[in-house]
Amino acid sequence: MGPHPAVAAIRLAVRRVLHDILTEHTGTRDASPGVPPHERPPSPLVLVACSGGADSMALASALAFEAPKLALRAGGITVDHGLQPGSDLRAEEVVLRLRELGLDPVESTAVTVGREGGPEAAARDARYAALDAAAERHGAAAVLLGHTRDDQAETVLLGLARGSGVRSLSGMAAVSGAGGRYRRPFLELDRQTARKACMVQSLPVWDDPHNADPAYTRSRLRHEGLPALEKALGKGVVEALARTAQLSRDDADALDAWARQAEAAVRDSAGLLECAKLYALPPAVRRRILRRAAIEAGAPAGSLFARHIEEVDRLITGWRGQGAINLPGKVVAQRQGGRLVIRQG
Ligand SMILES: Nc1ncnc2c1ncn2[C@@H]1O[C@H](COP(=O)(O)OP(=O)(O)OP(=O)(O)O)[C@@H](O)[C@H]1O
Repeated sequence: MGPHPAVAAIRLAVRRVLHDILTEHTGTRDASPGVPPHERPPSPLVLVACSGGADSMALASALAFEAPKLALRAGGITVDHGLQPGSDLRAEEVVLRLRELGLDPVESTAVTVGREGGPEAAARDARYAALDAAAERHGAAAVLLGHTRDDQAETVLLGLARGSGVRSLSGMAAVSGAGGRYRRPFLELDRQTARKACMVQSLPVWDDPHNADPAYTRSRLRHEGLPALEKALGKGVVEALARTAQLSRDDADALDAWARQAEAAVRDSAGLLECAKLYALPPAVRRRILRRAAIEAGAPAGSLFARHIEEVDRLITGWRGQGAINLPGKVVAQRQGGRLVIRQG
């Protein structure tokens, strides 16, 4: 008898990603057939980022099962955010569970969570910095994250509510980070399947109280927003939102590529942006060029909002002699003699 369908599903999702990692790794490596086995470089290491929650425990179990079959090494990292009393003990427990699965190396790493951008963003920044450092330290080929289709749906809704365009609707990428380090094998899998896979494998899971805390936007969305949407629109909402993410990502990538090409054509011989040529472009392409120009001039990407770009855009499309526009990072945009000048003032 084969494994339970939920276990089969999580393993298949992980196997696919491991295949990709292996292909990329061996594709760039000299096979060195003449080198004796003990002198060959060790096989690639894949780490799982595990909170001890159902999604990442399921991921860890599937990695532990699939990696040896492909002669890959598999390890695990858990990050102790230090946000609750006893979080260090819990992290040690996760370490034990990962070791029990047969993962090696396994470690817990403690971080200090700052305040910038709110509690969720600060914890995320600290977590990714720790995961990056762990990946570097161990020379890992990839780090697996347990985001599911449900997480993706929530991310799309959060982007929609921000009102900042098709890029923010594109959710999380299956591959991201430096050199494509982060992989999300469960992006097309629902949270219930991951939880079920843990249950049937008798894997203990830890439910983060933050996930149920209504003080957090994502938690409210998970427990109130999405259920209300499902009630109003039907059960397929999560799937449809995840599909929206993929379609939006493709659209956003295409528009970014178009903007990169168009940019060269709208600059004069001195490299300044020509307003008449910008005017002739579709708004989606033009706004991308303006955004890139502002970032290049020193505006921090995270503080540059749609309303800033719209204001700069009005120098092109609604010109009535208005003055300079102040942007984050002390960047100033102004129109001078048919040219748009964006620089740090
Ligand atoms: N403390 C942590 N240590 C290591 N990895 C983490 C930690 N917290 C989150 N992650 C990684 O980020 C992914 C997404 O985490 P997030 O908290 O957004 O989702 P989740 O649905 O609560 O996931 P899980 O059920 O695995 O905790 C996790 O699946 C895991 O891979």
